[in-house]
Amino acid sequence: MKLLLIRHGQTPGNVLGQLDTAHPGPGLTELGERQAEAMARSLANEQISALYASTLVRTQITAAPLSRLQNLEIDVLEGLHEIEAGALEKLTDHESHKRYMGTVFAWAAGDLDRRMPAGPDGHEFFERYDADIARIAERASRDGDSVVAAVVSHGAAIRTWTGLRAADADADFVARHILANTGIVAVEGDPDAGWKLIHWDGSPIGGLALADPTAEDPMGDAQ
Ligand SMILES: O=C(O)[C@H](O)COP(=O)(O)O
Repeated sequence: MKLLLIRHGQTPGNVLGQLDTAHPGPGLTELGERQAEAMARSLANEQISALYASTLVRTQITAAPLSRLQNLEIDVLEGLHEIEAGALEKLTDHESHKRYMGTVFAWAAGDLDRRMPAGPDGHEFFERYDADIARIAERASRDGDSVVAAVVSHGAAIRTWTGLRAADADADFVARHILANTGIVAVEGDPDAGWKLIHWDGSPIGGLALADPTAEDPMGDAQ
């Protein structure tokens, strides 16, 4: 199967560069709404059979235009939400960004014992994210090998999961590759055979007119 891991559209927190991971979280900015519409139009030629979002509302709002265009229900899964920032929540300074990204990229390198300050360790993150990816793959397997599922999730979660789980991507690769709002990472495979990275489009899908170079968003930074 093919998994399209899509980062949600821009939020007010992304503009400010906040580590913003709590529930229910903010909605989208006006640019974020346009990014979501453009994402749906850009995927018009993909035969998507299932659409998933996280429990944070920004992913559900981002998925809405694609849901309308391809007549797909949005299935909200518990484990797809952003990696909790713990004591770094809502902080915007460079040191806090570095601590957050340093922790999640250590997980992508396999150091799952590292803990976010007053937050989860890598085992906890991978347990919940893997469980939902397995659920998505299980449902897809009933529909055949060529199934495409779209998953609207989050910058750190997508980069970290891909860095550890996809062949052809590692911690160094995901640290060097940005994932802007509505950037897409495509992987192919299944939980048993493993996942292969087939495409990394770190810019907003639908064109650079939908990028915001002035936003402080840490996901727009390579390490
Ligand atoms: O790292 C971040 O930018 C915040 O934690 C939130 O990530 P998100 O905007 O992809 O949800």
